[in-house]
Amino acid sequence: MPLVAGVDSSTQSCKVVVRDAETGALVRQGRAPHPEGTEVDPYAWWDALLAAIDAAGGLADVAAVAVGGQQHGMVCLDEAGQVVRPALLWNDTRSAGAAQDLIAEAGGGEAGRRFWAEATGSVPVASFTATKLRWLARHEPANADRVAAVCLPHDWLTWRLAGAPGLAALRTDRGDASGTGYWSPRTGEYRLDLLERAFGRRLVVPTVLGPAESAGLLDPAALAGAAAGRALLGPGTGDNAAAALGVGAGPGDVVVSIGTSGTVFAVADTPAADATGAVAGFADATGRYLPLVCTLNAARVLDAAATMLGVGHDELSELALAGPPGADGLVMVPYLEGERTPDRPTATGALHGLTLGNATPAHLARAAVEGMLCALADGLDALIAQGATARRIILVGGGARSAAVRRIAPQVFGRPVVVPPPGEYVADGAARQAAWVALGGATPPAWTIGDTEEYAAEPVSAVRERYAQARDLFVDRAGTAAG
Ligand SMILES: Nc1ncnc2c1ncn2[C@@H]1O[C@H](COP(=O)(O)OP(=O)(O)O)[C@@H](O)[C@H]1O
Ligand SMILES: O=C(CO)[C@@H](O)[C@H](O)COP(=O)(O)O
Repeated sequence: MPLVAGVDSSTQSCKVVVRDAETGALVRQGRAPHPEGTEVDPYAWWDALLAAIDAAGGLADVAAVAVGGQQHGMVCLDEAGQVVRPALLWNDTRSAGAAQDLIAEAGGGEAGRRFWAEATGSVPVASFTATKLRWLARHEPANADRVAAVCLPHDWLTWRLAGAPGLAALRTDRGDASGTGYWSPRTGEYRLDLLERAFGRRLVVPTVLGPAESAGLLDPAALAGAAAGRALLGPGTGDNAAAALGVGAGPGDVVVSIGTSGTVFAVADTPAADATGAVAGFADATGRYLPLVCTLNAARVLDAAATMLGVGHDELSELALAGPPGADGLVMVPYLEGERTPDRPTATGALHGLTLGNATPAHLARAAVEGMLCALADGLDALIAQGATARRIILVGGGARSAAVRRIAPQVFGRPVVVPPPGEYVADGAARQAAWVALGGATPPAWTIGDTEEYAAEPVSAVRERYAQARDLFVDRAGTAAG
């Protein structure tokens, strides 16, 4: 019974699962928290990975390891392989102006957006690595001068697990490369001309591996005493592509992940190129594509509502379910971190429709859950407009642990949702990739995810209609009326 390990180095924490490579059965697991903030020293991820590996009982007996990670984060390395500055994460919006500039320089407006969508599958937003490189070049020229290579969080962790053997050994995969803004899912090639356009010069970038190609061997000495052998390293991938692998998403499935980000994505046979920018045309971890809509505000909207009400998650859920559908007209626009889809990087959240009648904890809890879900439902519409088929909606991520989310989602999405057993599907997808690398074969091993629960409810169209009235009404961070 060979064992494999999968890692999810996501925004808020690092999770490690150890599973049986052939059956997928869970053997053991561990986790460790990540620091707060949208700018993080990559060594904090490394420390969390070591702690999570330790909590998972070490890696001495595993045949292969793969790392899934938060997408897009800019990790800059100097000639010696040292980190130049803290990584800017996918949810850091300081490069929003750089995104606008890159679109303007490509012809501006519709033409500029189309250029980028056709070249890289996606229209630049502050999340993408290319815009962060532009920001660095403009705002920190001394740091920019020291940069020799750029990679993503999962690339860097995989490289560290291999013992950090020089910049030429950096490896990535199609899924994560597709979120950089300088790699084309359509051609499978880097667009180093676009990296140069963003940053001013070319940099070393990781070699892009195929879905089951090995990134080398784990270096036990790199693990600072944690138990490990010479396991194979998988290519790893971005966390959404890993989640798709973890839940076994296939044609007709749309996955909705409610983590720090809210994501809505499907596995597709052809690449997307949405010039509106709503759908990012990523690649997946199996050789196919992963059209995806991402919001900056998902599980943390629930965290914030719970904090405002002075309750925990279970009570927030009970309150939301006690409130009426539509919260008697109370609407939360959930742009607490600015927003990416729609593109509102400087927006703040808002409550609209407040009356004496709906000024209750239950109404506020309901409005928070509904507002967060309405933003994702808008994403689902955008994905379907790009040709995705939603025969089944699979709900995952920390927010799916909320009973209110599970029960209100079908009302807002207008379709039933399927919820797999609570689990770490990003880490599981990485483990499944590791098993694919260890066992070989044309497709990943056939693992099952256990009994799913289906939640169905009558659609309540008034919730989305009311949200549509409110979603453009907000003030930005500087306090200027914007809608
Ligand atoms: N029962 C729950 N109800 C609502 N939110 C929850 C619940 N359990 C966890 N969360 C939230 O889920 C988030 C973590 O989800 P996760 O998918 O692990 O995020 P990420 O992958 O972005 O780090 C946290 O914001 C946490 O507070
Ligand atoms: O930016 C995106 C997708 O494009 C995010 O989905 C990040 O990949 C972070 O994921 P979580 O930590 O929220 O899972």
